Amino acid sequence: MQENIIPHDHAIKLEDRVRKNGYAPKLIWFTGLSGSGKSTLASAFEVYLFNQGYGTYILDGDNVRSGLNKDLDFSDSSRVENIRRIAEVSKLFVDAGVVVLTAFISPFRADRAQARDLVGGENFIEVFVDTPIEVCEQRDVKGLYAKARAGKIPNFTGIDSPFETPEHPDVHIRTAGQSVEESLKELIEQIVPKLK
Ligand SMILES: Nc1ncnc2c1ncn2[C@@H]1O[C@H](COP(=O)(O)OS(=O)(=O)O)[C@@H](OP(=O)(O)O)[C@H]1O
Ligand SMILES: Nc1ncnc2c1ncn2[C@@H]1O[C@H](COP(=O)(O)OP(=O)(O)O)[C@@H](O)[C@H]1O
Repeated sequence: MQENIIPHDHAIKLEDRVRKNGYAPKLIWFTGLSGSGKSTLASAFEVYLFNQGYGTYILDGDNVRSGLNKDLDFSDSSRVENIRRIAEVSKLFVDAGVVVLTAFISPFRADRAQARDLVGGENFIEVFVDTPIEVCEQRDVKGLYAKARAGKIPNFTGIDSPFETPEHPDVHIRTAGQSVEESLKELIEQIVPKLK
């Protein structure tokens, strides 16, 4: 705790929000290479949850790296800070009773573990969007792999910057050879029971 910072004990607690909403907020943390399917699956899953009546919010590169984190680049230290801030923001959303879906590469195990610790293990669901780099590169949704191979993007994850594979993800989605609908079905089956 920082010196002279004394948090106020507000009257409405998380348990009050849970009772009112009728579901448990969670942080659903998608991790995987660029092009693995994080945004596609987080978005499809959010639509499903939203239509089922859950309060949801997605944090992803576009809405975070262009605003809150626009001072950060793709050096290791910036990626660490990126994930630290996202975990802190997610914690606030979870405390507000929202089901949060994050879609960041989040390449380092220690940072994902820190996010888990911050919101509490019971509130954190790590989803490994497991797609071989060859498949991501073939998809090349944004043309970034071609640029990285051409030496135009330094420190590109999977090429000259590491991705530390999750060892014990809560949910493991293998997207190669699987349709978005099939992957979504797996997410629904494995995660929705945890929100009850
Ligand atoms: N050097 C480098 N390495 C990886 N990715 C890069 C890089 N430069 C730009 N991009 C684009 O930024 C998106 C990844 O941002 P993240 O905030 O998710 O990255 S990280 O978690 O901090 O590692 C990533 O988006 P996704 O494709 O959605 O993963 C890329 O579009
Ligand atoms: N089973 C699947 N799950 C998710 N995406 C898939 C799947 N099969 C093919 N794709 C395609 O792969 C691409 C993934 O891109 P995107 O969601 O932007 O990845 P990321 O957010 O991880 O960078 C999309 O074009 C999507 O349609």
